[in-house]
Amino acid sequence: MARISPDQMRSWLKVYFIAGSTNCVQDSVNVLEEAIRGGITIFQYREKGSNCLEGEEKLELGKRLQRICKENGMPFIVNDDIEMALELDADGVHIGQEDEDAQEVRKKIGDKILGVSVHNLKEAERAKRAGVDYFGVGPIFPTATKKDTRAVQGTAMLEQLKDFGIPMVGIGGINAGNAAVVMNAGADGVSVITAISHADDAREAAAKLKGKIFR
Ligand SMILES: Cc1ncsc1CCOP(=O)(O)O
Ligand SMILES: C=C1C=NC(C(F)(F)F)=NC1=N
Repeated sequence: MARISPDQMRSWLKVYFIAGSTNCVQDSVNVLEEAIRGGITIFQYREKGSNCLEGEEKLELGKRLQRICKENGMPFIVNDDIEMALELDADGVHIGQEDEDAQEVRKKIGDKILGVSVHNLKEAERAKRAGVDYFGVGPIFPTATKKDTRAVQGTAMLEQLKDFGIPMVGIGGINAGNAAVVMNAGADGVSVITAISHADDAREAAAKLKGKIFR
């Protein structure tokens, strides 16, 4: 398997749903199924926060969510947990700046998709040298989902990175009402947790977001 092309990565990044058991009011498996019907293009399993699953339970939920992605031809990305990503043979991983160094992770995962959270040009340069497939840029807007985010940065970082030539997705407080702002700043897509996972109708929420993505 070769590395994913930037164009293929950009098309996957359009509507990037991220969730774990702690983000979903209903069962995360059902939420994912509905979100896929609504038109998300890629999914990240992010099992974090207080009372998140661990060990076997975390792995089992990962397997269930991965199966749904596989059935729908959708990339399944694992957040942070490289070992679990390899055990599941996930399509890729997403790491933050506090996680293992991107260079090391690239060695471990081979040609799988590697996403890195970047907050400034220095982090972006470093990630680019490590062979990253996409940047996660944010938090664009205030968010209650992740307690320890860096400062809310608006679209400034997206504007600075749009000429980097690396596919990138905005994240943080994004919804159908502000997704166009993120796209206009140069993002290849939007990444959301709450906008879909807390929606009464996840399918409709995903569809509304999809309608705002014009690339
Ligand atoms: C994981 C993460 N990283 C930066 S903001 C954020 C949380 C995004 O969640 P929401 O879409 O609910 O604002
Ligand atoms: C902290 C994160 C920042 N960005 C992303 C993504 F949207 F995938 F790029 N995922 C994360 N878990």
